[in-house]
Amino acid sequence: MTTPSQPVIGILGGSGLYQIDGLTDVSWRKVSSPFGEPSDELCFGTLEGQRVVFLPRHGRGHRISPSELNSRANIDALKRSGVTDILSLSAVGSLREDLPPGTFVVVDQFIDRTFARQKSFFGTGCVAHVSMARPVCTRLGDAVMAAAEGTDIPIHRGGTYLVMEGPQFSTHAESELYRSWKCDVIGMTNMPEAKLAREAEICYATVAMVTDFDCWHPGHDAVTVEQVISVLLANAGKARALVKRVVPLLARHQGPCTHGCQTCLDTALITAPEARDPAVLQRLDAVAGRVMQRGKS
Ligand SMILES: CSC[C@H]1O[C@H](OP(=O)(O)O)[C@H](O)[C@@H]1O
Ligand SMILES: Nc1ncnc2[nH]cnc12
Repeated sequence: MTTPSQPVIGILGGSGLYQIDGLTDVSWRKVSSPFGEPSDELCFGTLEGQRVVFLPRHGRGHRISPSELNSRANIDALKRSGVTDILSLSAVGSLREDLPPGTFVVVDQFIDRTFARQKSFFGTGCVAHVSMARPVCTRLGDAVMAAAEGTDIPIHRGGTYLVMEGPQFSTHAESELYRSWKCDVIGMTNMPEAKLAREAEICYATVAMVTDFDCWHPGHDAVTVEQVISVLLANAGKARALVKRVVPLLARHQGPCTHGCQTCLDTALITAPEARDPAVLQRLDAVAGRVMQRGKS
């Protein structure tokens, strides 16, 4: 039985990952959010004896385009479901020769080039500024690396994920620009997702699974969905095996994350309590409930 001090693991499945193998006691349930509709019902289940909540990021059947993902609703719904740690699984293009298709990269930085998305739970009525200096949780990343040990998954720790708006793949000039910025992989989904997970005080880490060399590589000149999907199917099998191994490791974590992910709102709210808009506060009940309760008694 999971106690409140144990992690509850949320899995955001990306392209090709619309279900998780080996889940028992499965129930797909609609979780309502004041931020709108999550991508799909959430899948509650048990994996290796641990509570897990799975959400296919693009919805079952891959219905939702990256720019139209309601990441606020997705993260809020996971928070409402008790999730403390999110493992994001994502298909990416590689910007480096030594990260070929099939490689898994546990990224540690992002460059956010998206421009058509709602990026914060906060705003007028309750303003907050969280730190994104270290956007992923080291404790979660450590668990992923440990889980990959002894498997045949080629896994690389560290790397910068460039998040583009999409849905079109990049131009050759853009791809070269991102390479000149020393970015390692490219995708369309992990921002603002990582920012929102931080605001919701949920640990977040990404396993970025390389499907292609984007378009910079002299070996081929364009990325196609067909090409991405063929690699993605092989990657998805390995990702499922990795998830099965990582969940019991995460479950051993006791108490809140010591890297500060789960307490970041302690120092982030700037709007004076008396100036906060009650309607705005109401919809922050799950995301910021922990800090809103303070000073009330
Ligand atoms: C099908 S390739 C493009 C698509 O895949 C990635 O999504 P996800 O991170 O959910 O796996 C990429 O960002 C694009 O949305
Ligand atoms: N080359 C690429 N660019 C953006 N997103 C991707 N997802 C998978 N491959 C990608």
